[in-house]
Amino acid sequence: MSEYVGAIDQGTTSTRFMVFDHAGAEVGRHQLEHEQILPQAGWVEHDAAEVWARTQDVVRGGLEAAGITAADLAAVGITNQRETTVVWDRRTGEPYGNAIVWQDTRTDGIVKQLERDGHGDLIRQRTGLPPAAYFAGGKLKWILDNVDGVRADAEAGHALFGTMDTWVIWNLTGEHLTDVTNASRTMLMDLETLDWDDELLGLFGVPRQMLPEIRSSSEVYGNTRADGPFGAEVPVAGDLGDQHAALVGQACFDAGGLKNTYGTGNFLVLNTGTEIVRSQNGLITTVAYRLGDQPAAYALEGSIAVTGSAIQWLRDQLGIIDDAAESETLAASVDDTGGVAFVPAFSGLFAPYWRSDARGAIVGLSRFNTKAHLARAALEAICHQSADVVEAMVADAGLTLPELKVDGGVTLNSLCMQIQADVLGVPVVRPQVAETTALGAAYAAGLAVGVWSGTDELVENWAEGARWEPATDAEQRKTARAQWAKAVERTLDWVSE
Ligand SMILES: Nc1ncnc2c1ncn2[C@@H]1O[C@H](COP(=O)(O)OP(=O)(O)O)[C@@H](O)[C@H]1O
Ligand SMILES: O=P(O)(O)OC[C@H](O)CO
Repeated sequence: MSEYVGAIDQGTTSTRFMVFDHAGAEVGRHQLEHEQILPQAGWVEHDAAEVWARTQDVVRGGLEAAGITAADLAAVGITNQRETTVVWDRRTGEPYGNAIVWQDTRTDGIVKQLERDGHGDLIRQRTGLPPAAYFAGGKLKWILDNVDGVRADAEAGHALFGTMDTWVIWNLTGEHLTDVTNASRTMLMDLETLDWDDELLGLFGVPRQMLPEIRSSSEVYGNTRADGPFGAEVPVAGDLGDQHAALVGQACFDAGGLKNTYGTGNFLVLNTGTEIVRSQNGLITTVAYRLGDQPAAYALEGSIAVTGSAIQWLRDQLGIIDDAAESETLAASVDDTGGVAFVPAFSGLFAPYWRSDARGAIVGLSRFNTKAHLARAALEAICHQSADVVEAMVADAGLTLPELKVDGGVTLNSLCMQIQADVLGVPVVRPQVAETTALGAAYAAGLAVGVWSGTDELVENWAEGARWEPATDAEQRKTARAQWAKAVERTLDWVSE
């Protein structure tokens, strides 16, 4: 059997296809961006047809870059930006409109109403999620209520719902399914039964027949169509949300395993084993992964909406840097932020605050300050937001943190990683393969078809690539954290309903 495994990573800003070998090393990749559609303040959309077109392009390009054909692949795994919601017509394959992206806040009113109607505790208890615009259920309700013809077509069995994994797998194989990790982000799945919950479906007014079947994260779901981008039948055998895939790619299989992924947003995921831990400190309870017929592993997650995208904002909206990497050289040109704090609460604040009324703020400005201070404050914001979540995890799970495993685009910024070690007071460690999201999807697929015999083999593949040691004392950390808390306070209660 071939020992190459492919992975499609359908992310917020881009889609990539990567090929890995048995050692978990990259053999080739191709990556393409898609348009961010911003029709009005707070709305973020993707054209699902464009995303599928880019997916096909990157598969073809990635196979070419790896110098292989689909016949050399033992399996393919799918991983995806989570919560982003699309509804399409099964008869034509056409979406009814743009996908509503996880960052979109238009459904704030829907979830607030559910809370006011007294359903908040039921949602929290059954799904592990606080009612928030972030999750897919409200987005699906919005589409059913606002897009012409969708509700009637859903009731007639024509309209299908999916997160982006479901959309990609349906286009690749014709199967309509999702996995437990993606389903756990909808506010429609019972965390304990791992099935759609009729009471929640009733609350959101969602016809059950439009929902995909919920499967494990690692099993053969079907074969790619020979007339699709692979040009042959390849088993699609892994499906998990990108943050869950990164946990697998980082080989965090034991309870207590934690990773922090730095991308558009930051997502810290702590494996809690087969135990469902309920947060008292603003974290989400979610499914970590479910490998075949093994029991599901659960996790506590701290989701942060804006981190790498604050760097994009410095580049695209303010124009103070030409590319993301320049944020490091500019920030390194000053010793500190010159008293400035930047809280990029562009979509409100996610974990651990869950304050949709917050908006971004730059505080502490004086005439002395320059763009370099602002760039440095943006990097500090990434690290302090991560520290907010780590502190919540320590409080919830009694976590002792020997070091922090990191991955994602922002970890290329060495200054940012040094600041992270300084803020937390523990070493920060990046693996040799920094593309842990795609790697985790490949692992899930490869486990299902026997490329890897079990998770022990994956743990052996993990190797340290870079390490940053803290260079601060406890007093400095305490002062910095207190200053950050003051800045966060300034962003609250800005937007009124
Ligand atoms: N050197 C860098 N310094 C700071 N941020 C960076 C750097 N390189 C990339 N980024 C940020 O990383 C993000 C992309 O990371 P990636 O892991 O590809 O994210 P995603 O999967 O969310 O698209 C972008 O938001 C970009 O601004
Ligand atoms: O595509 P990313 O890496 O920004 O990840 C998005 C998250 O899955 C949203 O929950």
